[in-house]
Amino acid sequence: MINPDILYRIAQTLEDRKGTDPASSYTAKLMDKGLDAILKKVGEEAVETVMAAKDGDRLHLVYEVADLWFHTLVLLSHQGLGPNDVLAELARREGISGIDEKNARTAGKE
Ligand SMILES: N=c1c2ncn([C@@H]3O[C@H](COP(=O)(O)OP(=O)(O)OP(=O)(O)O)[C@@H](O)[C@H]3O)c2ncn1[C@@H]1O[C@H](COP(=O)(O)O)[C@@H](O)[C@H]1O
Repeated sequence: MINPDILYRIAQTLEDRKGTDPASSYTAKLMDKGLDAILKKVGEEAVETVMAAKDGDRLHLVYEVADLWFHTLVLLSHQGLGPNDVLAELARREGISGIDEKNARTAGKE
C-alpha cells in the first residue's frame, strides 16, 4: 500500500506554490489564474473520469482519477482547506450509521 501521506506532501507543495512565479510551474500558473480556472479543470477532469470509466479502461481510469484528485487538492488549497478537512469528514461519517446519518442530514431542516 502506498502511504496516504502523499496527499499531505502534495498539499504542502501546493502551499509552497502560492504566490510564486506563474511561469515556474503548471500549478503556480493555475493558482495564479484563480478560482474559475481551477473549477474548470475540476469539471474537465470529472468528465474525463466518467468517460474513462465508461470505456472500461482501468489504467486510463486511474490516470484520470489521479488528475481529478490533484485538481481537487488545488481547489481545497485555494479555499484555505486541505486533505485533512476531507479525511476528517470521512472519518466523522464512518462513525455515523444508518438512521443517525439520516437524522444528521435532516437536522435543523424541520
Ligand atoms: N500531481 C500532480 C499533477 N497531476 C496532474 N497534473 C497536471 O495537470 C494537468 C492535467 O491537465 P490536462 O490533462 O488537461 O493537461 P494540460 O493540457 O497540461 O492542461 P491545460 O493546460 O489544458 O489546462 C497536466 O499538466 C498535469 O501535469 C499535475 N501537476 C502536478 N502534480 C503534483 O504537484 C507537484 C507540483 O507541481 P508543479 O508545481 O506543477 O511542478 C508535482 O510535483 C506533483 O506532485
